Amino acid sequence: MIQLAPSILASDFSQLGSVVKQTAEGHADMIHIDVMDGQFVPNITWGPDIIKAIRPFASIPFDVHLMVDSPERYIDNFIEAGADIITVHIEACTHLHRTIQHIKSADVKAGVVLNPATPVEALTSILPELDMVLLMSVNPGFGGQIFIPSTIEKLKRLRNMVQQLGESVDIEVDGGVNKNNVADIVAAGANVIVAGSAIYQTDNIAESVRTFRAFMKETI
Ligand SMILES: O=C(CO)[C@H](O)[C@H](O)COP(=O)(O)O
Repeated sequence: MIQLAPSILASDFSQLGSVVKQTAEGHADMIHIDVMDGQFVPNITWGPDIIKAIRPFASIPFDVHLMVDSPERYIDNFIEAGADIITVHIEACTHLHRTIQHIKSADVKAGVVLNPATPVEALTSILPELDMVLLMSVNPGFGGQIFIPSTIEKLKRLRNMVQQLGESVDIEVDGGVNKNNVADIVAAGANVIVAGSAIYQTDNIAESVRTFRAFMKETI
């Protein structure tokens, strides 16, 4: 089952509650929420208080991607805010295993994110602990960028590693995903698709989510 996780980074920030509600009405599988700290990435978005404020607008999972240095400092805050999945960057964590255990100990799904220049082989020791791996297909920090083609080879290698492991680990891709490349991304091994600009450049969010999901169903 391929899942769609619309990234509200591309939405109208003045209407976040309504954006989340409409995204769920379009039958998105989860909401992808990008947290940026202005340190790990050169941009700042929102923190746990905003996530807590928009949590009541939908019951589908909140997939919280922490683009934050030393994210272990804030794990409890994001759990308390209502995160269902928390992903942390391998490049931002000194004690990655401890951080993953911390997230899982609260019955929240845990994942690791890799920047485009980080090889999937860096996951070898931590992969059995994970619910999800997120491969960035753009350099993190901004929406609306172009998909980096070398992600396809990384996806194939990662799908192979997960198969060898024999465990169920979701493989999510984020950045520059649209109707032109989503079939290739899924064929290479992704089963959770993040899309921002391809979903939210519209007045009718629910319809846009439905259309993107239907497109994935027809073409994949
Ligand atoms: O994490 C991100 C950027 O750091 C965004 O989620 C990602 O870029 C999705 O936006 P778009 O589909 O517009 O590329």
